[in-house]
Amino acid sequence: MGLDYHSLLNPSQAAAVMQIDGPCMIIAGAGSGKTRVLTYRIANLLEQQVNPFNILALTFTNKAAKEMRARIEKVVGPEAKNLWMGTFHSIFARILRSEADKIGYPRSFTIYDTQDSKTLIGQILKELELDDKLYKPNMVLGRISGAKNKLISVQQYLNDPVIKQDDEAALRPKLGVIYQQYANRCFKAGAMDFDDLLYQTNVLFKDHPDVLNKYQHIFRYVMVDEYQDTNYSQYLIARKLAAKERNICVVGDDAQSIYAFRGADIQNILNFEKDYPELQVFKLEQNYRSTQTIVKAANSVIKNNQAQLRKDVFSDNEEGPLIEVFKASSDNEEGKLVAQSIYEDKMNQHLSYDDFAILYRTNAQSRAMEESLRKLNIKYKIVGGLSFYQRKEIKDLVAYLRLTVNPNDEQALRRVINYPKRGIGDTTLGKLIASAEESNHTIWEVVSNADQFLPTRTANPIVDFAEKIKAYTAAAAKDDAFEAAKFIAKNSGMVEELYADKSIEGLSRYENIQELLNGIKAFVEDPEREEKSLGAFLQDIALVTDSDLKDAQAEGEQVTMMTIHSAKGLEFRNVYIVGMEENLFPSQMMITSRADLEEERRLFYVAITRAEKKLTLSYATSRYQWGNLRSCEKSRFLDEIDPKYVDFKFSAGPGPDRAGPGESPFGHVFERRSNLIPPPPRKTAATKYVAPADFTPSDTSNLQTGQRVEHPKFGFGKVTSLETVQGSTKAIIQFEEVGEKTLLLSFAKLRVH
Ligand SMILES: Nc1ncnc2c1ncn2[C@@H]1O[C@H](COP(=O)(O)OP(=O)(O)OP(=O)(O)O)[C@@H](O)[C@H]1O
Ligand SMILES: [Mg+2]
Repeated sequence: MGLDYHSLLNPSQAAAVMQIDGPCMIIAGAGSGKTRVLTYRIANLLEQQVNPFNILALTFTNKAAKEMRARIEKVVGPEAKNLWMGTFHSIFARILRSEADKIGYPRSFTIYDTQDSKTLIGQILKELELDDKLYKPNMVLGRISGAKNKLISVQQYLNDPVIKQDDEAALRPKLGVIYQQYANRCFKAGAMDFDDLLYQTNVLFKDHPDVLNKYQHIFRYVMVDEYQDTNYSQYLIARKLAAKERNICVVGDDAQSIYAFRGADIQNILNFEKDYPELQVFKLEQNYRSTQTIVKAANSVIKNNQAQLRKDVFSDNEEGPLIEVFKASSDNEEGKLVAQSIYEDKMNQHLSYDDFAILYRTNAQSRAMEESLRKLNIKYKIVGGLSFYQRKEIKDLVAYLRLTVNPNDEQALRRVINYPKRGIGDTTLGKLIASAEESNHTIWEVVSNADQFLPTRTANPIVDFAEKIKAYTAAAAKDDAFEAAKFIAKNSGMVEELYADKSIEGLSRYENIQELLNGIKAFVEDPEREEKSLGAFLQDIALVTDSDLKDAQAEGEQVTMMTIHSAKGLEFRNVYIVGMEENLFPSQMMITSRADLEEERRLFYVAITRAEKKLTLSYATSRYQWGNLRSCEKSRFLDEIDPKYVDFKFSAGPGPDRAGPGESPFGHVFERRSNLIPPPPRKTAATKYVAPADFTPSDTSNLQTGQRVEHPKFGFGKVTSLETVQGSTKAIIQFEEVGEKTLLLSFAKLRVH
């Protein structure tokens, strides 16, 4: 029994692991083994006969806790099951369950999710007759959450002159009253929201010293990973628990603090030093994760921040390849470049798709990436989020589009008949469904004739809804998919509804809608598409949605995609950071103050330092916005990387880089595709296909799957499937040079061989 820690750890790491009693802090750079030290530290405590029930380890995500537990289990065996290990929220929810009665809650208290909280705030606004445009539920919730995370009680909130002044200046003097009502209502309902899990734990420990005392004895050893991202409420909990035994060890990296916008407070690192004068500090300077190039590049970026604790990070690993930068002419081309690069690296270097991650700043960016990966049949998973077409707002808008094309689509109708809210309640909907069944009509037939059998007041909103859908159907008949969808998104009220929500999640939903329209625009502009109607678009994505589901269930290797925020603490062999453009990364909202810009730069530092062997950055010189093509400037962050470590060979080189003049709205940029596209993956011929001068199409009415065909543009290929929908036949053809294409036979000029 006994691990040889000195062979597994460097001397500073080993020292931090062997230190058992007293407070300790490790603030060190990315990849220097902080999480590894925590893991072995716990293993060592267990080997020293510390009871696992006496060890509390707090991680940033549940997944991180699971991984850490699994590693410890490998070393010490099933004992590891008894460790207290998890996020602050999960651990203290568990403790509150057994102590709830002391603070007046039932043990079976409910945990309200954000949606529950927003609904409750909406009700309170109604009762107080307050305008929900001024007091937007998300904003109100953000304010209440901010107060709770600073441990400001309702009474303090109501009595604090500074808060009062702030709220009055913001023309929202009733925020305090709403907070009061909200807290009362939650309490009466026996419910806690997410912030309560921490807030009420603090209340419990403050008002019940005996309870605090009990947990101080249970948690003889307290450890916190990602300490830089704790908020005040979490900081206090950790401090109180450790107050007696003073065995607390925190690890983190100030350069990776990326949750200030959620109340994380870097001050907690500085406070820690004050709280424990006897503190032992360990320095870790060697990065074990990444190549020298990656580590040096990351250092050159973060040094642009003024606010940082000084630390040196170096790597003894191989120097590794330079960081590549892809310049693409559009976001779709960016997706294509990334997907092809992944495909080639996997093939040439015999890697697994598990070795690759694509990181982006905003969720909406996943669409172009997902599409490109799918085209090359590359499986992927989205961590911490849903695949684009599974997101609620996308499903909502798609339901409108489906209803436009087919008003009898019952699922779509149910989904949006009262979204955005238009006063058609569940009872009314129930009646509609019942009468449709009785009279043997479709729900749509009943809906569009609602005035004939419902009282006017109930019928009116339903009739209005039916009129809207009819107008959409008319618009879709005369316009292309993009124009129709844009009209529907606006006219349905969805865009406005989402725009009104200024929370981070609200913004992300709004961006997703915009991105769906961008996708439809690209569909309409695609020269290879013959059919531009809304129906054709829906058919296209119906397949996507289906294959998404299959992907989600697929076992086996997958490329990981996620936002940079979700990537904290993780590592991947090859990493792609996409969308390196001004206003995207750094985000438009984060460039007005130095503090915000520095947080954004820390985010870039986190992203770079996820890569072990190879890092690739990419940007597009144009991107659609609401279907208009906008030129984009490359991110200032690209120029902050020491050029020694960057290979700009694919791009125009450092310096501002605008798309050329005359390239305004709608598509022209596609003509200036850069020649970056790496050679196509399934190439059999060494030279590119050129159609022979005597090319003549064949009659394809008897085309069979498996047949070899030739296309004047795509070259040779094999028919893999044929499908006839509404009289027109679609062929899926696997071309040797350009991969899979779906063609309508009535338009495609094919020569059958
Ligand atoms: N002494 C060591 N010997 C071998 N590998 C090591 C050593 N120290 C760390 N590593 C490895 O280096 C990688 C980075 O370690 P770890 O994830 O613990 O770093 P970290 O400081 O927590 O990084 P981050 O700041 O990104 O959370 C891991 O794969 C880890 O196993
Ligand atoms: Mg870590």
